[in-house]
Amino acid sequence: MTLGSQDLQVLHLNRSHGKTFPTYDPRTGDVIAHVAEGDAEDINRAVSAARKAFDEGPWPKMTAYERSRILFRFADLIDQHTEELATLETWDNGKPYEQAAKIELPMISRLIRYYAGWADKIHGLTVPADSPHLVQTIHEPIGVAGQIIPWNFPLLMFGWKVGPALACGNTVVIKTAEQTPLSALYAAKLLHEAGLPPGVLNVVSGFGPTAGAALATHMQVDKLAFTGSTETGKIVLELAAKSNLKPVTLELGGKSPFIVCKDADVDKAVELAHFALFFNQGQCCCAGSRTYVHESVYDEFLEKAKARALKRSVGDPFVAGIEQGPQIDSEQFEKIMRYIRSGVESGATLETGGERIGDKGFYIQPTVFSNVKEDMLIAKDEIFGPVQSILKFKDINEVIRRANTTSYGLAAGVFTQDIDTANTLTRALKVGTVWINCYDVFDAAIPFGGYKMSGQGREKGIHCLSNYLQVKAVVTPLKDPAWI
Ligand SMILES: NC(=O)c1ccc[n+]([C@@H]2O[C@H](COP(=O)([O-])OP(=O)(O)OC[C@H]3O[C@@H](n4cnc5c(N)ncnc54)[C@H](O)[C@@H]3O)[C@@H](O)[C@H]2O)c1
Repeated sequence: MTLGSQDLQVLHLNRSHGKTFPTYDPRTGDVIAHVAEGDAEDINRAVSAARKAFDEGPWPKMTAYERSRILFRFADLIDQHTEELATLETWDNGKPYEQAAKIELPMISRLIRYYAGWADKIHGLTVPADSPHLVQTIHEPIGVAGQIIPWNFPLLMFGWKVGPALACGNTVVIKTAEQTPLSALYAAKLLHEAGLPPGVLNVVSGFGPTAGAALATHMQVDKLAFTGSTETGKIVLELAAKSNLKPVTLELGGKSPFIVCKDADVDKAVELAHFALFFNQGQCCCAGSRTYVHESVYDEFLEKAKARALKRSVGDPFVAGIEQGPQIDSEQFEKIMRYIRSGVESGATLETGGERIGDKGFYIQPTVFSNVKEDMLIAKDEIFGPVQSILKFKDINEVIRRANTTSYGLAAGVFTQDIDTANTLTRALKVGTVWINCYDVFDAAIPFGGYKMSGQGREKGIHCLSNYLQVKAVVTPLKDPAWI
């Protein structure tokens, strides 16, 4: 299908200063559209609209069942418009269309239904008291939720953020990433078609230091949810603390270990380690970016991992069967190429890849390094690209220590057929998710988040609801109670 200029008209609405910014096609570097650039004044307007919708509008006052029905309708509309949404996502981000349409869009509608299901099941407790008092807890929406999202999964991050916030009865101002403003605008249109009242959801396209910082600093924003780099996470946390102390949840970067034990099925481990790193052009916060392999299977693993990388199909993400599209933009492309050069200079062995593909767009060869050591930059930093680093280990205690030697703690993969080894590693690894003999399983009900500098709080699942709720204790004296 094709989207015409009439579909993009919405991009020109609601900007205060008439400024626009271009969004680019990562396949070519060509401009797709000029998008209204929201700045601090637009954030003010959006927050006012969200504030009014929360304080005076029908959204927090309607029954939770009515809210859930709007979210269920939204999920149905996502399914009906998968083609348009996936097209925008691939066009703006460069990810394979099949991945967007067949994996990500169904995950988003599933997640919206999951939280729609929660909307009318959020309730408080009757609490035992030490004195003749009736003590109850009431769960109330927090108010206006400010949300800031990255470019690697623009729609999925939109869903993870707005789904739970709306299900709990909040209103939202969400700032999308400047690299990928398109798909969230289309999704917002569908949410309004589903019956969302005006002012409840406000999407602002714009840049971090202007629109993003204005949202983090805003005195009328009651909660901030941020997904992005650890560096920016520190900035927004500080802005929130310096303004109105709004609570902040952070989903940040990672350098996740993927551990292949001596008893692993090597063929399966190779395939999963490949997927864990190369999925989404390597642009995943939880990418398995340190592949630890036991010395007894190391040579076999390495040979097969290299062969798998050489087989990876790279090209136009709209073409069926393509596994890897271009990186998001020239900045990320240059950063990844710098890391590849640093890997070579620091003495790691470049097994395959390492070069640009073509002279247009931001394509990089699937790259595999062996003989990687922990003190090399490629083993320490989040590269966020198609670069696999393979490290050798001898025993379990050693790999636990090495895997935990990082300031990140988002996820880990463990590949073993021994239940005791799996249990030992599961408890020892300081990470928010351990995938055993699998990777990147993202059900809506599974909580996701980081230890250490990978973040604060959890998204998805039941745990995310508390990010968007206040708990109020209500205490009433009881006169002549039969019991306390
Ligand atoms: N843990 C997770 O769930 C998760 C998921 C996806 C991505 N990520 C992380 O996101 C990063 C990649 O995304 P990115 O490059 O877009 O990250 P980024 O930190 O550069 O940008 C993320 C968002 O923050 C905004 N921003 C930038 N500077 C800001 C400022 N001063 N004030 C307020 N907002 C600001 C950006 O405009 C964007 O919307 C990686 O580190 C990745 O690991 C984490």
